[in-house]
Amino acid sequence: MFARTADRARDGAGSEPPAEQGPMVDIHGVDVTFRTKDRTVHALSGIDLTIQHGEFLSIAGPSGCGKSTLLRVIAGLTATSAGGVTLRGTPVEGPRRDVGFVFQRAALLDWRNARDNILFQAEMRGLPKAWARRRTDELMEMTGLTGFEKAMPFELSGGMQQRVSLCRALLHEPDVLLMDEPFGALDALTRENMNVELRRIWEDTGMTVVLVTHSVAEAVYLASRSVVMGPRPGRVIEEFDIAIHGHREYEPTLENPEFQRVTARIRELLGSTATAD
Ligand SMILES: Nc1ncnc2c1ncn2[C@@H]1O[C@H](COP(=O)(O)OP(=O)(O)OP(=O)(O)O)[C@@H](O)[C@H]1O
Repeated sequence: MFARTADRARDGAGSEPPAEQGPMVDIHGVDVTFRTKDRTVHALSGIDLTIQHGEFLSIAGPSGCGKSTLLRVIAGLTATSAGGVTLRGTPVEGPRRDVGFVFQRAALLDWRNARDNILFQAEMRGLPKAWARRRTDELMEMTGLTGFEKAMPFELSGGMQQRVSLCRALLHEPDVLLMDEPFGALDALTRENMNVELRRIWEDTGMTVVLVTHSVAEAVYLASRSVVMGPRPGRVIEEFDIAIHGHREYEPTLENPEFQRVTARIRELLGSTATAD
């Protein structure tokens, strides 16, 4: 099993680098203002957020409050106007290779089969071929895709396409997995199944995940901590440690008083801007 392989590899290297002792992601005083020809948008204001190794953080907030922008800032895809981000102790100053990104649309290459879509990541990064093939097989097994290696994207359901996209994002063993509304285009039942799978994968691997979602139930079921952002300019208005420890069965978790308490409070905060689950 490849659980925590990245950590194991680092452990095997002997002494821990000092950055290992700090948080995985440290966001300090982040402000983002977009200036276009005809308007200025103040997207994020004074974001301070620390994400620990192995944490599953979910971010909810009204449409347009800057959730995607925040993920892009962590990945180094959007520059800050003030403040900054460190990832594993090093400042984010441009696109980072040590993150994995999953978007709402799987964006698979139509002319490549499932396995080759995942391996595309290895080709882009020049990773060793034999290693990448082994890792791809492990990931496909972990996400229940074994048997679909040769399937073309059009032969895969929406949920399966997102699994391929998840495998692609995890191929290079990123330190942080960033997910931007990854299940937003799926039907309700598939979305539930994907939630259960993602939670299991996180429980098995202990990876660090930051998930942006419009679904309050998803935000609370999946995460160990949830933050709620207010309307633009986006800022964190409240944070919740979700005290439901260990393995989370889906139905029992939804009936758990802690789940109900936190979801009720988040819905209250989001008011009418929340998407119905
Ligand atoms: N590259 C850009 N140039 C100009 N404005 C931008 C750019 N990217 C985002 N914005 C603006 O910044 C604000 C925040 O956008 P962002 O996509 O981060 O919000 P969001 O919370 O993810 O929204 P949603 O929930 O609807 O996906 C919006 O007003 C958006 O129009």
